[in-house]
Amino acid sequence: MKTLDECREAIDSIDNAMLELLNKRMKVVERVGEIKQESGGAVYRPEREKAIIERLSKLNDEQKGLLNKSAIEAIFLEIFAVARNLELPEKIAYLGPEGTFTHQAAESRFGAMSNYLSLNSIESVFKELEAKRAKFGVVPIENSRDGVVGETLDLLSKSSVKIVAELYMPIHISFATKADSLKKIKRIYSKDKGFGECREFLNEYDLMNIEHIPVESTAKAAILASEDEESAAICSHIAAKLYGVPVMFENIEDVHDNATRFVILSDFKNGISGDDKTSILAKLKDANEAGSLVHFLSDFDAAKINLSKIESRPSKESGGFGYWFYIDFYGHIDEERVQKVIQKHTDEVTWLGSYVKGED
Ligand SMILES: O=C(O)C(=O)C[C@]1(C(=O)O)C=C[C@@H](O)C=C1
Repeated sequence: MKTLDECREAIDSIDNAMLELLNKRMKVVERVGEIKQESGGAVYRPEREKAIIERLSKLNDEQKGLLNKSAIEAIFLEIFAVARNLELPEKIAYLGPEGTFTHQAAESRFGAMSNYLSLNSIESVFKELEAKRAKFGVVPIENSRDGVVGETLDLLSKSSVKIVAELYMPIHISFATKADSLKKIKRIYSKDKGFGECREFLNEYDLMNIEHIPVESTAKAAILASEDEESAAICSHIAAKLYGVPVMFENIEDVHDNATRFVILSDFKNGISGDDKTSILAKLKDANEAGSLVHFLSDFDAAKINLSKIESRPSKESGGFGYWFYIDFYGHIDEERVQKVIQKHTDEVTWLGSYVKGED
């Protein structure tokens, strides 16, 4: 049996070997970066990253390794983030301020070392990308409890920016305050949805009848609570920590499987990974005729393309009740069976992006 000192010695020599291997890997990555610079290829290749993680998880299972798939993914996503920075440092705009759930989603994909730009609205994220001042944007698109983020869908319909990846993140909410007892709290700051997601907690602790102040984001709520000792914030524990507000209660959300789907936006098209999703916007020509949506969708059914989401949005084009349909389906836009359907409706469909399916 090894002593603690012997174990640490063994760990040190394994770490040395890993460092050498990581540097070796980065040398190859540098060359990949050069090749992409010459060819104009995209640095971020989510489908390649997915293939690497899948391959390593399988190998790990065969070798009965101690790591599970999530651990492999966490380690390698960080390695990919460092690799991408080495190939070409690219700016990532997200719906801020620092400490929002979107910020956490962005960091989970782009790592701790990337160059981030915090913006105050979803629209500013789109604008930054359109003006090519940032390469990637991260915005929320739907919450499991609250439904779609309409602003994101509406901006996608108008913008040239595309969805290049999606990720689902569990959302756990904290109650943070500088007050030392609940009785001293006179106001609570949060984003509108923050209050809605924690109703049972607010009822249980008799916090329904004090002032609730909705602000732009849960991170902003934490900033305000840090400056006001008679207040509390409903926010992420990361925001509470970042702005120095002690957490009084953790996990105060009504449903503990609360999750948000985020999308990563950019200006390129992914290759086919074999496990993709595509988002489109359908503006049906004969939208006011009975059965027009059924006819449109039956083409997907006939091609055995499964839909994962359909959401109607007001078209905002005419004064009346016109609708567009935001649709997600399984498959990549370049697959033949998908092309066959899309070709039939080219003047009705706007492609919003094809990307590796995230795990919800
Ligand atoms: O294979 C590539 O295209 C790379 O750029 C290398 C690499 C990697 O580190 O393995 C890095 C970034 C991409 O998102 C995918 C993979």
